[in-house]
Formats: sequence, C-alpha cells, structure tokens
Amino acid sequence: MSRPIIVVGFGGHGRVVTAALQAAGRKIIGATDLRPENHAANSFGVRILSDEALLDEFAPRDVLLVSGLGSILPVNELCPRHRLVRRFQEHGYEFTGFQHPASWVAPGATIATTAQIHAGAIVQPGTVVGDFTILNTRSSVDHDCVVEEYCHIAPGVTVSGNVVICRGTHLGTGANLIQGLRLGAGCFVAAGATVVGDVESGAFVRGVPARTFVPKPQVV
Ligand SMILES: CC(=O)SCCNC(=O)CCNC(=O)[C@H](O)C(C)(C)COP(=O)(O)OP(=O)(O)OC[C@H]1O[C@@H](n2cnc3c(N)ncnc32)[C@H](O)[C@@H]1OP(=O)(O)O
Repeated sequence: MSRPIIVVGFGGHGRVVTAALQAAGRKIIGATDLRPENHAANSFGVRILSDEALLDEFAPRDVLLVSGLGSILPVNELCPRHRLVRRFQEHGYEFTGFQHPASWVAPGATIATTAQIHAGAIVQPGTVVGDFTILNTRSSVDHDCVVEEYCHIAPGVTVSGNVVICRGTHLGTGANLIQGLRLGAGCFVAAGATVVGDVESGAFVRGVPARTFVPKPQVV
C-alpha cells in the first residue's frame, strides 16, 4: 500500500496540490506551513504542522512528501522550491507527484514520478515531463516535447509539438509557444507572451511576438 502523504507548503499552490491529491483519492495526513496556526481549521480536513514537526514526528519510511511550492524567482537552484526539496531529501524523505483525475496524459507520454499534472492539463503522445515539473491548471503540452525538471508551466499555457524546455524554466500564465522551439535552462516567459523563436538559457522574454527584457530585481 502506498504511504500516506504530507504536502510541504500550504500556500496557494499547496492548497491546489492538496485538492488534486484528494481528488485522486490519495491519503493526506498533513501539510506544512510556516504559520500552522493560521490554518488550524481548513476546508481540507488535514492537520497543518511546521516543517520541524514533520521532521520530529514522521520517519522518512512512513510518509511520502509532495511539494506544495510553485515558482518563485530566481528560477534556479536558489529558488525556495529547490531548497525545500533538497532539505527534505537530505533527511532521507522521498517525494512523489500526481496526475489530477481531470487531466489527460496520452499513451506514449512519460511523466516523472514527482511531476505534478493539474486539473485540465493535457500531455500528448511522445512528450516527456521531468521531475518536480508542474503542469498547472489547464495547460497543454503537445506531442513529442521535452519539459525538463523543475519547470513551471503556469495556468493556460499552450506548448505546441516538438518543443524542448530545459530545466527550471517558467512559462507564465497563458503563454503560447509555436512548434519546434528550444528554451534553455532557467528562462522566464511572461504571462501572455507568444514565443516564436528559441530562447537562450536565463533569458526573460515577454510580448507578442516575445522579445527579451530586463526584469525588475524581484518580479514574482
Ligand atoms: C496559479 C498561479 O497563480 S501560478 C502563477 C503564474 N503567474 C505568472 O506566470 C505571472 C508571471 N509574471 C508576469 O508575467 C509579469 O507580468 C512580469 C513578471 C513579466 C512583469 O511584472 P512586473 O515587472 O511587476 O511588471 P510591471 O507591472 O512593473 O510592468 C513593467 C512593464 O512591463 C510591461 N509588462 C508587464 N507584464 C507584462 C507582460 N506579461 N507582457 C508584456 N508586457 C508586460 C508593463 O506594461 C510595463 O510596461 P511599461 O514600462 O512600458 O509601462
């Protein structure tokens, strides 16, 4: 039998994750938050605890963890999502992901164990989705794409066929990508952009058609 789940991070994304896991029939025994007292009575009926309480009370062999954090810039090894996952992995905990029952993953698509496929998301044949990548609400990734680890494909994004999206890239809400592109590692695509050419690693692009821009120091 699968181990019960604790969601790590109970902010906006963490609550969406909790709802998806419950819809998928997974057993959740808790979620962590920096201020557990703020969520004592929550509509999910799960216990909210601190990260320290998780470490104290639950041995790695007894639970599976699910990341409840979305993208927060910078989208690289320094971002809170990476640091949080690494912290618990160093303590021996194992993470898992999920596929919302209202998502569609076609035969021939490959989804990594810790990837999150949210409500309404579509993944077409031949596409590979990497570890800790989030395909958020109603996003679609068409045939024969590669979406590497730690990407965040935000709500309503459309990725056409044969696109490669490298590690840690964020596609903002409602962005569109034409077919056959390559986006390097740690790119940031602004909400609503239409990407019609390759994007270099670490670049920030926005607009229709998308062009590079210099972001404010802390934009998300
Ligand atoms: C479930 C969830 O919620 S998941 C979360 C998903 N959220 C996202 O993906 C959001 C990503 N964020 C964005 O796309 C933001 O629009 C950003 C980061 C590109 C811009 O944020 P900021 O730097 O705060 O932009 P700000 O509002 O100060 O605008 C700066 C300039 O950029 C322009 N601009 C802002 N956003 C965009 C955009 N998405 N596309 C094109 N131009 C934009 C503004 O019009 C403004 O132009 P001006 O200088 O000519 O007046």
